[in-house]
Amino acid sequence: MMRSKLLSLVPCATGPFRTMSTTTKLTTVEVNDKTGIATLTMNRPPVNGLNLDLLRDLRQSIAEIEGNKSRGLILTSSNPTIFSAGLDIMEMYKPDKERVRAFWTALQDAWLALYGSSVPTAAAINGHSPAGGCLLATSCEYRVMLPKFTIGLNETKLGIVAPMWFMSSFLSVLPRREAERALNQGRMFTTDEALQIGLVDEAAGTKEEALEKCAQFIGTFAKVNPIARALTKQQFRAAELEQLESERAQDLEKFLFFINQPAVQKGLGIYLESLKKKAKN
Ligand SMILES: CCCC/C=C\CC(=O)SCCNC(=O)CCNC(=O)[C@H](O)C(C)(C)COP(=O)(O)OP(=O)(O)OC[C@H]1O[C@@H](n2cnc3c(N)ncnc32)[C@H](O)[C@@H]1OP(=O)(O)O
Repeated sequence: MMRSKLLSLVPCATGPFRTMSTTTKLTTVEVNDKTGIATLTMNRPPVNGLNLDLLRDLRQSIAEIEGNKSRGLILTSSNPTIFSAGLDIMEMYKPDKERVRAFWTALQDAWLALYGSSVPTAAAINGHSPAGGCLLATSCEYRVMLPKFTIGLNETKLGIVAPMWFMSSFLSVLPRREAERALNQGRMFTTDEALQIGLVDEAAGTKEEALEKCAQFIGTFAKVNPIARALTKQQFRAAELEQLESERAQDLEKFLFFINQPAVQKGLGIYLESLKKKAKN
């Protein structure tokens, strides 16, 4: 994919920083050359639904951030009210056989890249973050969320089942008892509830403040040996990463079998219809 590179001067909370910016259609990477922190922005209207292209873009951008020796990665959204609506249901509803395989493989790749990223990661959750959106946020090491939005793994409410690696991300943030109950209930948490339970680390009044708090978190590693930090993170996350790496073919087949069940297709169709009806009203 062609990428346009540009150098621009952008205003920032503490002064004008020269920022290296890389844009694709669906994601933007901006590296602040004073802090060395990269902001990865999802930009797929209307709701940052995670389709094949956005997932591939995300993975490519994460690789680029690791390659350009950024000091950290902040994941956010260009949409003022939606971080990500999760997986694009259109990829799973009456799916094309080849595309749906590529889609799930791209999701596995994006998760492996983000959860296993060697750089410190933080999510500035500037909007609703259901299901796959919550997966991305909980794959990061730190979360700052704006008020009056919701976050959670609501899969059971859609009649679908989150795979084990979705649960792993959730479990890396919440105690098992809380995680199990929330997943079984398909519970969406408000910002206040998420803060209380520890699903997010901080709340912020504005997106700028959220980005600043994420940058401060990444700054806490400034005096830590980067190799020791990266290897420590890797060891903490190795079991979950290795599990998906070693079982990704079975995971794909399991997903395909499940998603092609008539009852699951029917449920997705009804859910999509309800979303469309709601959007019209
Ligand atoms: C075995 C499988 C395991 C799979 C694991 C994970 C599954 C997932 O991630 S499934 C996705 C779960 N996501 C959701 O349940 C969120 C659904 N969306 C919403 O709740 C709201 O859209 C949201 C709060 C995000 C935003 O609300 P609004 O700002 O009011 O927007 P609209 O609801 O009006 O939506 C605009 C437009 O987008 C379409 N839409 C929304 N979400 C999705 C989605 N996830 N996939 C596909 N399309 C989506 C919605 O239908 C509207 O479409 P139009 O009517 O054509 O404008």
